[in-house]
Amino acid sequence: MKISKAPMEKENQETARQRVIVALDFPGKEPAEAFLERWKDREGAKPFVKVGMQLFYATGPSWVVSLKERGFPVFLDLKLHDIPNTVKGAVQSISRLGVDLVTLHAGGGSRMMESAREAAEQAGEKRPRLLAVTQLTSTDQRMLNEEIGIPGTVKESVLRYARLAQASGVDGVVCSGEEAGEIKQATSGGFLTVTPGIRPKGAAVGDQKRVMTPAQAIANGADYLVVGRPVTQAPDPVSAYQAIIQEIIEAEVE
Ligand SMILES: O=C(O)c1cc(=O)[nH]c(=O)n1[C@@H]1O[C@H](COP(=O)(O)O)[C@@H](O)[C@H]1O
Repeated sequence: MKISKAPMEKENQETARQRVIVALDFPGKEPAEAFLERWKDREGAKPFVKVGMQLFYATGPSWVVSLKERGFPVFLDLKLHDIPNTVKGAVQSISRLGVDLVTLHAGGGSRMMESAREAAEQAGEKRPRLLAVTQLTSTDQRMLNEEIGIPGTVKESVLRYARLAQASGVDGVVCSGEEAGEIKQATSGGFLTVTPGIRPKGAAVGDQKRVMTPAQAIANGADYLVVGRPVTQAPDPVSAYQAIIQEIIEAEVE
């Protein structure tokens, strides 16, 4: 009997697809909508999208809600960093939007992260998962030690933040692919690792410092990959996105 591999391939595609988050770093609603239009004919397979500061400040919360209403999983990346009471209020407001992931800076400390967690929990089952940003992927060793004045290696700093974040009750961290594996070892219970700084072979690195290919990040334990310019600026964004999914599937097979 001939066994069809098709359903299995579809499942792999779907699982890999859910792990790629496209950063919609556009100046406003029109270019963002034009970009999303490219996925219109793809059997309802909506990409996981990230709305960051540039787009959020241009469009506001109602457009984010409209993305959710249209079925896009949404990562709202506003990198909250303030006193505990203010961050608590911000997470209460954000939780009403029904988004899936939200960022705050681990550097805000445990009390700030605990306050964010309390606020997210008030939203009940539909609460967003909270991600603590560790060291930005645009930070390198020299910048950490000489500019910001934090001693030790980037990895040590990232691991310290990850442990603090888990102890404070958030759901995961944003880190580079380079640190994802050690964070998985240092934390427990499916603590999430979300990795920007993803560059397929040959892609321009730009302002990123700690970069990995999609395959490297997946092999190193990343749960989600955040990809912006290598997809948004590609001549054919859907093909560039699809190539990343294919690379993930192949990395998982190896
Ligand atoms: O929190 C983030 O998403 C984030 C954290 C970090 O350390 N580095 C980082 O690049 N990001 C975001 O990830 C995206 C990366 O975009 P590209 O460099 O264009 O792929 C941008 O939207 C950044 O704001």
